[in-house]
Amino acid sequence: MTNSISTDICIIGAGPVGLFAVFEAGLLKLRCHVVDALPQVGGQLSEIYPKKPIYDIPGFPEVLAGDLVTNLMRQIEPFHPTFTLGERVEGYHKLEDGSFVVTTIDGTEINCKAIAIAGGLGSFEPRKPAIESLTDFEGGKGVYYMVRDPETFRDQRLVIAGGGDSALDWTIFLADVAKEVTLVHRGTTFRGAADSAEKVQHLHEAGKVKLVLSSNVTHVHGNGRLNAVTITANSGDAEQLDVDSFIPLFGLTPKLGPIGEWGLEIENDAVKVNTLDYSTSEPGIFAIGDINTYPGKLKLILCGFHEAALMCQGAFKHIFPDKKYTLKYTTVNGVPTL
Ligand SMILES: Cc1cc2nc3c(=O)[nH]c(=O)nc-3n(C[C@H](O)[C@H](O)[C@H](O)COP(=O)(O)OP(=O)(O)OC[C@H]3O[C@@H](n4cnc5c(N)ncnc54)[C@H](O)[C@@H]3O)c2cc1C
Repeated sequence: MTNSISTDICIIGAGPVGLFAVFEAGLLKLRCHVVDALPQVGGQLSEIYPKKPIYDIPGFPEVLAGDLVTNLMRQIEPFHPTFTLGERVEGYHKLEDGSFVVTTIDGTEINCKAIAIAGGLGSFEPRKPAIESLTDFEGGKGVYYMVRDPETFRDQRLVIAGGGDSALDWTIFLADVAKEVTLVHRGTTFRGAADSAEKVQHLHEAGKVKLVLSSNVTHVHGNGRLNAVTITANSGDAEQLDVDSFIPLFGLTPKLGPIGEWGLEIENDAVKVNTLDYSTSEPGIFAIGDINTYPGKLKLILCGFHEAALMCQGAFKHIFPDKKYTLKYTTVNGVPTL
């Protein structure tokens, strides 16, 4: 039997931006149904870095990614959103009255008046370095492409590879958890935030982190489980290092997935939007968060929150073209419930 749901806005993606969109929609008395391909809410924050602190959410000098997701879920409670988790959205069709039916891979149908795509990176595909036999050590045998739980690495000897934010952030964090951390980077300067690069340099000078620049991890060794890696300098000198885990952090390949086939205007693997209301080339379909693109786009949670607020105004006008909208603040009585 087909599972059928009716709502005002169908939000595709339960990442931070999709979740906050529920709040903004709720203030306008719009109901939301949220669909995510993953079995849990939180998007990248739950899937890739639940235990990483985030420092650039206004009002939170520091918040763990997992805690931010928990707070977002609390914040949207008054609006009683409904969820379909563990099902990927595949397609949609438009009905004669202008509403949409969104369909998932398992046949769930969501009838809605507007669609908000908050699909982030789409599916998570880590970029794997070209090292022979690397994949033999996946699945808990010593090679990890993301840090889900830092406790996995407690008291271990680690080699982290990469030059971006992830590699720097995790080097800093794991310096206090692991027995030994070596950061290997092929260049001499880092792509990640200058502040983080400076912190890593200080940790290196304090003897808490080993920094190996102008080098790559070229071989992995072990018998069923990883026990060593070879680090080769750009000069050709090579050194074998005993390790418990190797964490190559070279980012994620964005894959739009089925939404890429919807006929929306796409640029650089992202959905093009109008920054007035984050509408796409199809009236009634909006795109917010990491999945959209426009001049000056920044893939940051706080920018996605802003986009969610404006998107909901656009969705409201699309659903009620004749209703006048007036801006309402949250009040001392809290938020109006649905
Ligand atoms: C290691 C790391 C550290 C970061 N640190 C920070 C930081 O400190 N500060 C900051 O602001 N940003 C940071 N970011 C970036 C931040 O995580 C993203 O900007 C944010 O997650 C974007 O939120 P989103 O809701 O748009 O997308 P996502 O978090 O990617 O969530 C999108 C969701 O949509 C789902 N989805 C996609 N396609 C479909 C489909 N067809 N059907 C159903 N579901 C679908 C996915 O499964 C996913 O759960 C970091 C990113 C990484 C990788």
